[in-house]
Parts: sequence; structure tokens; C-alpha cells
Amino acid sequence: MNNYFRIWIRTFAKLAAFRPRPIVVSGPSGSGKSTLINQLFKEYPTAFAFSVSHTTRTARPGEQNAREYYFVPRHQMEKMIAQREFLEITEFSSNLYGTSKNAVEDVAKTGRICVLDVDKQGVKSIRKTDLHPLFIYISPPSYEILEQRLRARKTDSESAIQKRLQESKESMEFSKEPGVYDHIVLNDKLDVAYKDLKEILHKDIEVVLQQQKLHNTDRK
Ligand SMILES: Nc1ncnc2c1ncn2[C@@H]1O[C@H](COP(=O)(O)OP(=O)(O)OP(=O)(O)O)[C@@H](O)[C@H]1O
Repeated sequence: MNNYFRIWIRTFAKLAAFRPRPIVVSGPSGSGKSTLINQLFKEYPTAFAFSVSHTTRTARPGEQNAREYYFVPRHQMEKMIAQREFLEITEFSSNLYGTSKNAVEDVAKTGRICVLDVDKQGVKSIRKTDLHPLFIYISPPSYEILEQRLRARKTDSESAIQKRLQESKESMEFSKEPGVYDHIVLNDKLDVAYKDLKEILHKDIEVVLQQQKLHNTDRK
């Protein structure tokens, strides 16, 4: 084997083994998680990706298996749960939803940072796994402003807003527990919050973009 070929194999092996650290973004409903994540995706279209979750609910028109979700029957999902294949699971409207370890690994294999948008229970579950992501909490400036934002969003019924507000209190209390989150981003002014979030992820983004550049150069 000549030297050039050996170096090429070593570089390829390094790139193939590169797995960016996933990030968990959590916070009360209406705190601005989607808004901030969407900005990240827009500014760095190749750096981030969502994993595809599993669900027992039936696909809606236009939804495709393995794109929006892996649509699986309940008995299959229960078997996967028993085999500890999920990082976190949740039940909503009598349907199970879960993030599988494989789905997150699939994103990491592509060299992108997997973004997990989960609630307090999800954070608790993921903390018990060996995933070791970066845990980021998006905090609203106050309960009152959170309520205003939820109302202004006009996506929820009054009862849904009340439920979200109730859960937000628990979420905010939980965020104060030591060692739960690595970073707390205060989402008061959106541009400031986004700058803070980017600062936290700066090194991770840089490494991912650098690896992608290397990979692309390597393929040329
Ligand atoms: N800094 C901000 N200032 C004013 N409005 C904001 C700010 N951040 C987000 N919003 C608005 O607040 C509303 C809630 O934000 P968003 O939908 O991103 O929250 P979320 O945390 O993703 O909620 P959910 O968990 O319910 O999906 C949206 O209408 C959004 O445009």
C-alpha cells in the first residue's frame, strides 16, 4: 500500500467516525424554541438536522413514513421500548411518540448536529442515557410575557393555552435545579437571544463546517 493511499484511508476513517454532539433544546411552550432553531437552520443549512421520531398515530394526508415520522403500530413501538431503543418517549392524545437512539445516530453519521426539541420529561430521560448532548434551556422573560406570546401566536385554544401555562411553571422550576441544563438562554429580545445561542454553539458549528469542508475536498 503506498503512502498516499494510507493517508487517504486514515483521513476517510477519521471523517467517517466524526459524530457531532447532539443538542437538546427545551423550555416552556411559547418560549421561542422553534423560532430560534429555525434561525439556526436558516443561517447554517448544512450544520443542523432533526431526527425522525417514531409514533403510533396514523399518518395524515401528505405525511410520509421515515420523513415526518416512522409510523409504527403500537405493539412494535412497545417492543422497541422494552428493548430500550428509545432515548425518550411521550404519550399525547393516546398515541406514543419517541426519539430512537438509531434516529439520532443516523443524523450524527451525516456529520450534522442533531437537534432534539423535548420537554422536561424528555430531558430527564435523555440525561439517563449515554448520549451526552448539550442541554440548552430557552427561558421566557416572565410568565406574563410567555402568556402574551402564546396568545399572540394564535395557534392554540384557550384550554390548550391554560395547559401550556400550567406546564410552563413546572418547566421553569425544573430549569433552576442544578446540573440539569448546561446553558440557559433568556429569550427577551430575539436578536440578543439568538446571538447568545450562537455563541454557545459557536465551536460545535465551526467543527461541523470544517469537517464538511474537508469531506468535500476529499471527494474532489
Ligand atoms: N424574543 C421574542 N420576542 C417576541 N416574540 C417572540 C420572541 N421569541 C418568540 N416569539 C414569538 O412567540 C411565539 C412562540 O414562539 P415559538 O413558537 O418559537 O415557541 P416554542 O417554544 O417553539 O413553542 P412550542 O413548544 O409550543 O412549539 C411565536 O409567535 C414567536 O414568533
